[in-house]
Amino acid sequence: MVNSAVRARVASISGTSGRHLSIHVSRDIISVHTAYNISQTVCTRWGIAVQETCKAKEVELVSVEVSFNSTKVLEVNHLRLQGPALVQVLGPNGAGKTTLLKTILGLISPRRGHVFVCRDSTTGRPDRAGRFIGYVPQLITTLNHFPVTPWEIVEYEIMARSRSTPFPGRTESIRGRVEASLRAVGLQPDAWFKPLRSLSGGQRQRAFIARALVHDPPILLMDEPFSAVDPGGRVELAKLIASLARNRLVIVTSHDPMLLIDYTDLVVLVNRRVVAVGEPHDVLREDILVEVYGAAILRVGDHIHISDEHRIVG
Ligand SMILES: Nc1ncnc2c1ncn2[C@@H]1O[C@H](COP(=O)(O)OP(=O)(O)OP(=O)(O)O)[C@@H](O)[C@H]1O
Repeated sequence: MVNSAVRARVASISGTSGRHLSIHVSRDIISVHTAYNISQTVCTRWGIAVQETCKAKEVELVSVEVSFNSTKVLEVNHLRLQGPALVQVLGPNGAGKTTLLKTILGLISPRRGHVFVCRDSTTGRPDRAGRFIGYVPQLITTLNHFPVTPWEIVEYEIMARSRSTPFPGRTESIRGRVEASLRAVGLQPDAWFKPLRSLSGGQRQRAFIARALVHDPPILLMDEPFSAVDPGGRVELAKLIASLARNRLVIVTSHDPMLLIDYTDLVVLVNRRVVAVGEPHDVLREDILVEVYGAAILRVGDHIHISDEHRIVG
């Protein structure tokens, strides 16, 4: 049922009667479907979050070049990633994997080129890209000792994203969404109210995945999700990531492609540029890996070792 206070506000914005508008309140997000011209700007000014439609679960980079202090760190001629799919971005240290994700997020403005998310132009615009993307940063870059709990991380994200003014039932609505988000990523209730520093890497990672999913984004970017997770927790985390990719475009950077190999649709190999894109068995070949990893490649029988990493070929 539409909250009357909200409805009155919308009516006053549009200059028409609220009952002519088709509005529904869904999980604290107010969708306004109307023939009347209530612009995004007006809705934002009045604190009404409008659900926007992703035209296609897709990310596209065209003629992109990223430089730091005039040093080129990443070049992408053309890359289009379409979901639902699980995409692994692989490459050695400093190859530009995180840079690629941040460029997609709009957090980094490329020196030249264009980025499209869900077919919208989002180059250098985190506000536009963030409507459709959930982002899970590397755990190593998060403030694990900051005194905050998984519950609070998710709750703050919901409140920041909804930007709606208080209305009756909102607190219960937020509480329900926090709980649903934490349950959806398999975080057990006994971890919900503990400070991050007392949790395992796997539990912390799940908290940040829950945060990234609060607006049910069609696209999810994860930067080295296994890096701070103990071996025992990695298999379960891989299953969770695979399940999230069933109806989303999930892009994961990794140093260990084997954990997700059975679920991976596409591999993107980068080393300051996109070296290869394709299905795992087409891309994880010795000749291509040598081009990317150079002397770090060592073949032993049917196995290829990359630095301290290890994968099977053939
Ligand atoms: N803000 C920045 N200012 C200057 N140089 C940067 C910045 N961010 C990244 N770089 C440089 O860009 C290059 C690519 O870095 P990036 O973090 O994208 O690599 P990566 O493939 O994610 O590496 P890793 O696997 O070690 O995390 C590196 O040489 C890095 O030093």
